[in-house]
Amino acid sequence: MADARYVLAVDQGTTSTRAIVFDAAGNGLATAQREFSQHYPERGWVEHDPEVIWRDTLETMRAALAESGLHASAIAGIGITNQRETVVVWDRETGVPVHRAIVWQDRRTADVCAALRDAGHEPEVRAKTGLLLDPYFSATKVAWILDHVEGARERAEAGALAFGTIDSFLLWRLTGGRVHATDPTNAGRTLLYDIRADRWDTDLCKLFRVPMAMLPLVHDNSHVFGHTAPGLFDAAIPIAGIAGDQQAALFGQACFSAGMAKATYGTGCFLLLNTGSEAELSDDKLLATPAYRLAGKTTYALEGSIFVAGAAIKWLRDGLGVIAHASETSGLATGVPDSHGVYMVPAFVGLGAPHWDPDARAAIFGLTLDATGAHLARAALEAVAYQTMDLVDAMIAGGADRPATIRIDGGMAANDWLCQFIADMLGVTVERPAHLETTALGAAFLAGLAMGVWRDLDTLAGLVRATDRFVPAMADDRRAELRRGWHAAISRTLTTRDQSRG
Ligand SMILES: Nc1ncnc2c1ncn2[C@@H]1O[C@H](COP(=O)(O)OP(=O)(O)O)[C@@H](O)[C@H]1O
Ligand SMILES: O=P(O)(O)OC[C@H](O)CO
Repeated sequence: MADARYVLAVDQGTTSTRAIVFDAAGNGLATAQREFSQHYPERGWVEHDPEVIWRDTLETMRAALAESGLHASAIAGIGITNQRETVVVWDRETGVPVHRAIVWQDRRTADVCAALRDAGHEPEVRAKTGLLLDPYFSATKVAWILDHVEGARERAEAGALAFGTIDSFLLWRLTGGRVHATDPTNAGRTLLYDIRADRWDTDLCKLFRVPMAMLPLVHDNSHVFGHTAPGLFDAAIPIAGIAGDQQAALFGQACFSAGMAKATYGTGCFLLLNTGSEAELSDDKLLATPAYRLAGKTTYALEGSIFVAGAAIKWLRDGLGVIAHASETSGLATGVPDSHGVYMVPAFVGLGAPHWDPDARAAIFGLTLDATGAHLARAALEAVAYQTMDLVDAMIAGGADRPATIRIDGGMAANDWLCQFIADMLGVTVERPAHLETTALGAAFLAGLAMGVWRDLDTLAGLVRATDRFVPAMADDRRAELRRGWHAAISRTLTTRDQSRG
């Protein structure tokens, strides 16, 4: 529709689902958000209910649209962005999932990954996918469902079951079961996708025992994937953009040139550095991953993945009851001069980059009888910065230049004290945009590009501006002292299996 100038983005994250209506200037006009339940059926397992995710997605999309006062026909396109790697397997006939979604944080397949590593498969897997053999990624979770749900493997081989990451499942539901597709940023996190050849890999599917008949088609990130089914909205809306949430944030931060980096602080923290048209695989334990594919041309990123950032704050709130709201951590952290020697290593679901230790578990070091909740809150925030520092160190050790600035976003980036502490520990200027919803904005950009709301990347870059800058200010000896304390705590948390991996 020629006068449709707005874009509706849905950001299906690990802890909440939100929908935002953006105008052509990139302003968020209306937002709706729902937090949803996490299921922890066993130690180290994390599951989501796909029906709740679908219900929340539809409700937040409808609520944001209603709040904006716009008719559905004014929406040029829908952009979907999502928690990545999380696995849904559903019946193609009924659309019903055969199991709860197994979440990216779930560690149940750690032994399978270790066995594949011991059998010498990691170099081949890494060369093709840019990833590592870790339970974080989708493939072993898909196989787990096929092996544990009665009859699933046979039905999958016969083509009766579909696998998708959350984007793919939502696309399926939004199109009324007509479209089974995804994009390279999500496909590239499964361990089944050759990121340079840009296709599902037959050998990897055999290795991980995932039938190819289950896999979605892979299209460019900015592409008309399909239209919403009759009855969902007052008009059929094209679904015109899809990207995994971390790549969407890179896009929403307009990190379009090689060397530009962003870090998103949500449940986890993910630092992505644009590496241009090359997928760079160095020996630094970071990941090579598609950043976006436009008109058939892929731009890649180097990624450092931290599994727990805001999740540690959520634990302080829900697990310990030390705080009632995440935002209280700011006042607590500034109310004490330091963490009083307390270090928290938030390995609640193992450790991601650069350690890749699925068996590590969280630990708190340095407690004395006069330690308080404020020290704990401060240690939880500090750990987020220390982990980011380790990622930047790994990038530099792998041959990358220290980025001049890092653009940050995500729920935790609202915390000014944390932003300054990150700048201090990284020795890098941290830039924060006025609106922290850059993940949703990135999905909106992708959809709007496909529908002609925006012409090109330069137009998008012109819409993105940093409003806050945090410049490193900490004395070198203080930074060195904190680094030492953190590295001592980390080395006491790692398990033997990780250390043997070198
Ligand atoms: N002011 C704050 N200080 C510290 N942490 C915060 C603050 N506000 C939100 N958070 C944390 O940020 C996370 C929410 O960020 P969000 O980007 O919505 O996450 P996700 O997309 O992963 O669900 C939660 O884990 C919450 O505890
Ligand atoms: O839910 P988030 O925003 O922490 O993102 C989760 C990541 O996509 C996992 O890889």
